[in-house]
Order: sequence, then C-alpha cells, then structure tokens
Amino acid sequence: MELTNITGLKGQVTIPGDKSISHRSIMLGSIAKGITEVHNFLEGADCLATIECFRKLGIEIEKNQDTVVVHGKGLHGLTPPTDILDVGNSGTTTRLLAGILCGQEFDSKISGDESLNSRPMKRIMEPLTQMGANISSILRNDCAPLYITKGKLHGFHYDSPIASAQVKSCILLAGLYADGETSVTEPNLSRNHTELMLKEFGADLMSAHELTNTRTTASVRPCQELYGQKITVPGDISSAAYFIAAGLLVPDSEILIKDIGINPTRAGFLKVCEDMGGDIILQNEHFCGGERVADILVRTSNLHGITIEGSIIPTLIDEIPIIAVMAAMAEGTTIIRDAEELKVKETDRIETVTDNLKAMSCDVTPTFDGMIIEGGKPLLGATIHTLLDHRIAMAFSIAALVAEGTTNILDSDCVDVSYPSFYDTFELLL
Ligand SMILES: O=C(O)C1=C[C@@H](OP(=O)(O)O)[C@@H](O)[C@H](O)C1
Ligand SMILES: C=C(OP(=O)(O)O)C(=O)O
Repeated sequence: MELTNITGLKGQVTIPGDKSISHRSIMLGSIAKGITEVHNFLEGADCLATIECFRKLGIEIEKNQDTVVVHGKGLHGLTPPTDILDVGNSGTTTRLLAGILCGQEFDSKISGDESLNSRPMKRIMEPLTQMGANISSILRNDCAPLYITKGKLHGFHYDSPIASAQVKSCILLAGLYADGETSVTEPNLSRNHTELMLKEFGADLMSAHELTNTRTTASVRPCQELYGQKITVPGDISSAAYFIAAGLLVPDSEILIKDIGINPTRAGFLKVCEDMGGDIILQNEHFCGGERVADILVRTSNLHGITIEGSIIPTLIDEIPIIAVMAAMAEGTTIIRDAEELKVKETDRIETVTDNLKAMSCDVTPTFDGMIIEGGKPLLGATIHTLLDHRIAMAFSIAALVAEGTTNILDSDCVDVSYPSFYDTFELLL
C-alpha cells in the first residue's frame, strides 16, 4: 500500500466492534445455556478464528452481516474436536480457549501461525498445571502447538507476575470448572472485559473494584450454568486510536468517532492524548452491557512529549505503536517504559516500531522495556516492514499521512487481523 501526506480529514466514522469483547462473546456464548446474540461483532481474522474453533467444538454459530448467533450448549456441552483447533494469529483465542479446554473431559490440540506459535505459553501452562490441568507444549518449547488432556481442576489463587488480561482470563475461565474459588491477582489492573461479561452471563464473580483487599484481584466461584445473553459490542478503542491520532496529527482535521468503548481498564490511550496536549472531547457517554461507551470528537492539535510508565501501560499496550508515531510528531522527548510485554506480541513491537521510525528519519532509541523518542523533526516517507503485524501496518499508515514523500507499507493486508475495513474508513474522511 502506497500512501502520501494529506490535510483536512473531516467527518464522522464508526469503527468495527471491539476485538477483545467479540472473542469473549463467542467463548462465553458457547459455554452458556441458550442463545447468545452478538451485535456489531468484529469480523476480523482473529475473531473469525475463535468462531471456527468453537464450531469444531460442536457449537452451532450463525453469522449474518454484523450479527452472530451462538447456540450455546451449557458449561459441559462442548464436544471433542475432530481436528486441531487453528487459532491463526490470535494470542487471545489461544490463551482463553486453553483455559476453557483444561476443564473438559476430552483431549484437544491448539496451534496457530508462525508468529502465534512463537509466543510464550508458559505464562498460562504454569498456573493451569498448578490448578490440576494437563497441558503441554508439543514441541517442548513452551509455545503452541499445545496439547490438553483431561485433568481435575481445583480452586486456586494465582499471583500473576504480569498484568495480562489473557493470563487472568485464562485462569478465571478454567476456574468455572474448578471445585472451589479461583482468584488471580495481577501487579496492575489489565482490561476487565472477561469479568464484566462473566457477570452478565450469571457467573459468581467478584472483580477488582469490588474486592476491598486489593484493587487488582478478580475471583470466580464454580456455578451450575451460565445463561445466553444479548450483547452489543462497542467500537474498538484500539482501532479508533488510529483515527484519533490521524485527527490530532493531520493539519486542519476534525473527526467524530461514534460509539467507542472507553472502559477505564482499556482506554489509557485517551489520557495519553490529553496529556500530550490533544484536543479530545468525549460526548454522549453511556453504558452498554456493563461497558462504558462514548463518542469521541478530535481536532488537530500541537502535541508535546511525555513519559508513559507504570500502571497505565496495560490499559494502552496495543496502542503503543500509534503512540510512538504521535510522539515522533510531538515537540520534545517521549519516554515509554515498563512495556516489556511489547516484545511478545505479534512481533517484538519495541523492535518493529523503532526500526520503522528510524527508517522514517525519527530520532528514536529502543530500551529493554520501551523506547525514547525525540519528536518534532519531520518524518520522511520510507518502506515500512510490518512483518505481518496489523498494529504496525495501521500505526505507520498514519505516520505516512504526515510524512514528506511517499511511504510504502509492505504486507498492508495484515490489517485484516483486527480491522479488515481500515483503509475504507479513511476514504470516508477525505
Ligand atoms: O485479553 C485480551 O483481549 C487482550 C489482552 C492483551 O494481551 P495480554 O493479556 O497478553 O497483555 C492485548 O495485547 C491483546 O490484544 C488482547
Ligand atoms: C496483541 C494483540 O492480539 P493477540 O494477543 O490476541 O494476538 C493485538 O491485537 O495487538
């Protein structure tokens, strides 16, 4: 995809459904009793992989336009898959599905693409094994393919060394099949979509803000059944982030982005935009199925560098590539630290972000847990090596809109993983 700089992005856009919530709607819908109707489901490759996995586990899932109907068969209604479960590029599918499969009576195997099969799975294998699960890495390298056989899960408390919603959710979902209470404490609060949705489905769950002892513990008790729900998935803040950044950076722009999920455990990006001096206004705030939603009005702004560290990091982890692009255009220095998790995403995002920013003539230094960006110098068009990482493709497409000359985004089709219509949305604003 070749892109050049532009001015004056104007108009109103809606953004496809949230990826994290779409995954969870299929998973919980499948193990709940009765029908779950999901509106504004994200038809990205990752979420479609989740649908295919649950179909292989015997669940009927109908898909028409943006509505998905899941015919849930109850907590113990999944049936043995006849084939390996292919999770494609999706870490979320892998780790949450593994939690559910550890509670089943049958054997299963999970595998994905080359990037997925190189991502760390010890982070779930270790606590699941402590719970009594039988889960192993087939190649004995602590990565997928994973092999799961019947175990006997017992209630368990896990002190997670990392703030990861995938680890937390995996343990809580396994906890639905345990013989007692299961709880997870994380060093900082990660996105709590699993906790919110489990509650909607009738689980006996206490989430972080309700427990007085610590803000970062969630616990679940076994229950008889979950019950199918009607879910409207809010627009994905991680996808909206590219258009918010475009609105802030592209001269003479004003964009209204409708119905975006702004769950505080997820929307750290909005605070960063404000702290950098961005002109952002939230309108029409309301709740939808336990999730906070708003319209976001953004106008071109002069940004300045800031330091981003500590407990905000898990609330914006997927937005760091686009934050880095904003930092390159902002006056002064931006420091990002405590973000070592970036190394184990679809690519090592410390490396892919800093390599590509350097290619665009930005003064950036990678560090062991983040990066230091000296902003304010013009970016120059370049060839961007996405390494098939969707977030890199989208973040550098925005950089291309404000860079001098032409930028060539290699393998730009990888946006299909989380936002197949990404380039079409742009057309609406030109
Ligand atoms: O739970 C989720 O839906 C996700 C959690 C995050 O991963 P970690 O839990 O590994 O940090 C995030 O990076 C990923 O895109 C989606
Ligand atoms: C890291 C991501 O997703 P996952 O871990 O589900 O592959 C992402 O979407 O940026």
